[in-house]
Order: sequence, then structure tokens, then C-alpha cells
Amino acid sequence: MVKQSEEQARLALTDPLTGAENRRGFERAYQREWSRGQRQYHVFAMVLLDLDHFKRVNDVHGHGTGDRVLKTLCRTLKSVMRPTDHIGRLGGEEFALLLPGCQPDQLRAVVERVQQAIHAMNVHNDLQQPVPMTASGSFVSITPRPHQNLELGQVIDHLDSYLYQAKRNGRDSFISAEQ
Ligand SMILES: Nc1nc2c(ncn2[C@@H]2O[C@H](COP(=O)(O)OP(=O)(O)OP(=O)(O)O)[C@@H](O)[C@H]2O)c(=O)[nH]1
Repeated sequence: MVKQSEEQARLALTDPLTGAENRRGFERAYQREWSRGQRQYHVFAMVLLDLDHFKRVNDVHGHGTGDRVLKTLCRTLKSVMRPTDHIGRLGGEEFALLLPGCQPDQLRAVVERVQQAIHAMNVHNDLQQPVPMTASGSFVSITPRPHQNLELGQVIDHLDSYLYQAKRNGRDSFISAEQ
């Protein structure tokens, strides 16, 4: 009985297609990390990531292939991230990553690893033809301070404007959102 309700609680925080955290689950993870950071001056990093021309994948190869891309993306992200990191699906093909303890000077290398792993994703359409993918995004390092409050929505809005810039610059790039 207890097991069942634990499982129900987990499902309520999970995106059923990809197994990533849904917006609610990711919000919880963010709150937890923010509070921990405030107590311990603990740095963490956030990455916003959006697949490029995903609508075209659905239109050209079908929704089934599009779904496969999303599932493969999450599997791929998990394989290059730490087990303590979080992957949240914020909407269609937009994902956020939360990396506890990721030092600012390591962040660009982590993002490059993510970008390369996306290039190397091995997804095929129903005719077994490869479907190459790229993503655009932005990233920032956060050190919570006592008496400060930074909502997840504010961080996402901030990252979103840089992500938009990456799209406008021609996609397949990640931009630092440090100010
Ligand atoms: N297969 C599949 N498609 C989805 C899902 N959720 C959202 N989408 C599709 O994702 C597409 C997103 O399209 P856009 O927002 O135009 O983005 P885009 O084509 O990636 O263009 P850029 O972001 O500008 O590179 C839409 O066609 C949505 O229908 C899903 O769960 N599965």
C-alpha cells in the first residue's frame, strides 16, 4: 500500500513519455537545491535546451519518430550527466537541466559534452533512415545567497532570452547567460 502511493507520487512528478521530471517534479528539485544552496553556499548550474527544427521531424518523419527522438534525448542526457543531476521536460521539446555542485569553470565543458552527445544520437525513422538532431540552449551558474529568493520561473525566463538568441544565431549552439 505504501509502495503503491510512493509510486503514484513519483508518477505525478514524471513525464510519461521520456521519464524526465515534469515541470512540477523539476520545480521541486529546484526548490530543494535552492534551499540547500542557501544553507551551504552551494553552487549549482542550470541549462535550458531546445531541440532544433523538431516540428520538421514530426512533419517529415511522423510523430512516432518525434517521440523516439525525445526518448533518446533523455536517455542520452542521462548517460552524460551525473546520477544526482536533474532533467526536466518543461514543454514539448524544451528541457532544463539542474546540475548540483557544478562549478562555474566546468560548466562550459559539461554543456559541450551534452551538445556532442546530441550530435551522436542514433535515431532512425520508420524507414531506418538516420534522423540527425541538434539543439540550442543557454546556461548559467547560480550561487544562492541568504535572504535572496530566485524563482525557477525567473531563471527560465532569463535563460530563455539567451536560448532565443542561440536560435536566431543559426541554432546548434549554447550561449552563456552569465551577466
Ligand atoms: N512527437 C512529439 N512532438 C511533440 C511533442 N510535444 C511537442 N511536440 C512538437 O514539437 C514541435 C515544436 O515546434 P516548434 O516550437 O515550432 O519548434 P521547432 O520546430 O523545434 O523550431 P525551433 O525551436 O525554432 O528550432 C511541434 O510540432 C509540437 O507538435 C511530443 O511529445 N511528441
